[in-house]
Amino acid sequence: MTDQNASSELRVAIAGLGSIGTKVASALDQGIEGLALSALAVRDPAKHQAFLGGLRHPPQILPIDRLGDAADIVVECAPSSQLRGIIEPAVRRGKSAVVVSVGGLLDNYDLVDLARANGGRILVSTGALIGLDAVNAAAIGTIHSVKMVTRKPIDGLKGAPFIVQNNIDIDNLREPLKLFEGSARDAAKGFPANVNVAVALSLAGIGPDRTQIQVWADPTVTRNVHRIEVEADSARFSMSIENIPSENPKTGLITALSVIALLRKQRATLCVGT
Ligand SMILES: NC(=O)C1=CN([C@@H]2O[C@H](COP(=O)(O)OP(=O)(O)OC[C@H]3O[C@@H](n4cnc5c(N)ncnc54)[C@H](OP(=O)(O)O)[C@@H]3O)[C@@H](O)[C@H]2O)C=CC1
Ligand SMILES: O=C([O-])CC(=O)C(=O)O
Repeated sequence: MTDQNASSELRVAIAGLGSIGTKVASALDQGIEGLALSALAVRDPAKHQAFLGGLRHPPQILPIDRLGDAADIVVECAPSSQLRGIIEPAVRRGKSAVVVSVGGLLDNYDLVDLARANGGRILVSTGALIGLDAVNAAAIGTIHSVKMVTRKPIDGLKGAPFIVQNNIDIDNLREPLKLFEGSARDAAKGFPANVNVAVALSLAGIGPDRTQIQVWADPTVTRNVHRIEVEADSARFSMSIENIPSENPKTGLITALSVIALLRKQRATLCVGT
């Protein structure tokens, strides 16, 4: 339950109208108290004509590097290759930026310093994961280890650079195959569109070099499955989530909902969760 009390509206801009961006844009258009959809950036506006035409309050269409001109919060919902072009101009102007392509943040970590220097903020949504509140809390104390195992259907992994570069045939798998075991940092390089969750987990906890992840291609699952074990001086906890893929098989349906929940919190009078 979230109780909202707005004094003036926060303007929100979205970059990318894919499986996440369209749902966040629709939610804002339908009304999130205290927030207004002010601008969108799309690669090809013509492709999104039907969606844009269906919005009750059509926002401005701007290039990705201009979104910060028209918004207080810029929400990145694009491929990680576009992350810098979206986030840099926004935080340089002292705006807040919500990042979903969090894997891409590791190679662009200077953006955090840029945001700090200019009074901007970078907000990483929990996205397709679970329990970052507990990991954040445990990290105030000492976390000894964070281990994650990700299992995805074949369609959720196709085209990942690690698979292509190592010439691994996952199309004809009949049983689960462990593709990768290592740090969240290395996983993000090999699977930039598949393990954003591991990077978010690492940033909440003990960082991308100490967070360990296994990635499995699993023809026996239909959901993106993440299991996490955390060992800390305050608690030991296990978490798991089985995400129903969206129209983009790499992206769980819950990701867009997580971004909407994060946006709602920006103006909520009652905030629940860390
Ligand atoms: N943090 C998390 O837990 C999760 C993060 N993700 C990440 O979120 C990001 C978005 O995912 P998703 O919505 O499923 O991806 P989609 O592929 O469905 O959508 C991406 C959108 O970005 C648009 N785009 C591409 N280039 C540009 C550009 N130069 N300017 C403006 N728009 C552009 C695409 O345009 P067009 O429509 O023209 O192709 C498309 O609409 C991905 O990086 C994904 O890896 C995904 C799941 C979970
Ligand atoms: O982390 C990601 O990139 C996406 C993911 O695993 C999921 O949606 O379950």
